[in-house]
Amino acid sequence: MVHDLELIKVGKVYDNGTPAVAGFDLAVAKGEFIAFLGPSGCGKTTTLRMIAGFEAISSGDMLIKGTRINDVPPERRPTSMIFQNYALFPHMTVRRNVGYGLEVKGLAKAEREAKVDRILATLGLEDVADKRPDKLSGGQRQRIALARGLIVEPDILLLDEPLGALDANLRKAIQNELKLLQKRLGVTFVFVTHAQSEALALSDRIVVMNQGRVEQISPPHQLYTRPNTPFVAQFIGRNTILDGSVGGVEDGRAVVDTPLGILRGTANGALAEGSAAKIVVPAEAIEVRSASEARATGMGNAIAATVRRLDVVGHISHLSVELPGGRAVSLEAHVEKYPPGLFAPGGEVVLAWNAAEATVIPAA
Ligand SMILES: Nc1ncnc2c1ncn2[C@@H]1O[C@H](COP(=O)(O)OP(=O)(O)OP(=O)(O)O)[C@@H](O)[C@H]1O
Repeated sequence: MVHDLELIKVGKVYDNGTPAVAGFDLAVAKGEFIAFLGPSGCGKTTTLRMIAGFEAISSGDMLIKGTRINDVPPERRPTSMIFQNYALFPHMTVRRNVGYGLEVKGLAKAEREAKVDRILATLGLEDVADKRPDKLSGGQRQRIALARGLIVEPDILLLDEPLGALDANLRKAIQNELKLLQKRLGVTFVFVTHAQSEALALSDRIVVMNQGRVEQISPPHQLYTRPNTPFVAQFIGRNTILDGSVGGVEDGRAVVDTPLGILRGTANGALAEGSAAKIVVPAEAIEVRSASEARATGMGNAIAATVRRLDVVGHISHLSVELPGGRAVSLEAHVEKYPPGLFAPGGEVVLAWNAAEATVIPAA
């Protein structure tokens, strides 16, 4: 299968010696929505700019539809890029902004106008076609930028934090629009964000980056439930991560010997007996029981904890407990599950989970 986009061991060292990206491997199928997610400075934008051709790659190969593009200039790549600030021309009408790329390409006026009309209709911008972007809302400006990127019919649309300038409510609405539009058009999207919820909501697959390296490439649900590395476990979701050593692995289940007892989870990665490991327990997987109930049922995979606080906000109870050694664990559930008065501060409880829902990974 020929991929729309392939990065093979792509690396970037800036002229001043800053290493920004190393050994980046990725293969993107046509029509996929890919997000680059990671903390500030991890190399997301650099990678996007290398795909666009604005930044030369220092090592490795980049292919679009099977053709090596390392030395192809940006204007000859089948890509469009949308910037966080949209980079719209304030003195031009929406129509002219959107058609500008075709004007530069020298397309005849009639053909250009027809394409502009079509894309304005696709994005619901007909009514503002003759206005100037600075007279429009953030959401409308965002759509103009999208129209301008899509009108040149790129194979791959590159989006650098495209929703970053919008307020939270609008962001949510535009997220949905963007996802629907992308699926309808079938264009491959590569999207940079440092907002976890955005990446989880939009993408077919997420590339988690850390210090210039790829930590994990997975569909959102898998990334959330089966982290491959300690960084991902800590960066995605709300996990309690406990250190220990591998006691053994059987049928995909790992036993971990921790200072808090013997704990079990689903094995993920090379876990040699006796090697250092981490058991990652998502907040959603944790059941809180009273200490006596846990003793009575002989529950396995459980750790003792002390209640610190229980706060009820609307329908949600926020329970804060402390593990032996002082580590805090925050849990949330519907108020029916943790009703006020059930867990008094200072009370002894037990945190338990199904081994299937916890993940055991190598410590490094
Ligand atoms: N033009 C440049 N010259 C030198 N170093 C640069 C340049 N641009 C970025 N860097 C460095 O490269 C590394 C990766 O930066 P990059 O902007 O790709 O990260 P990012 O993940 O997109 O961060 P952010 O979320 O803050 O935009 C950082 O250490 C950054 O300081």
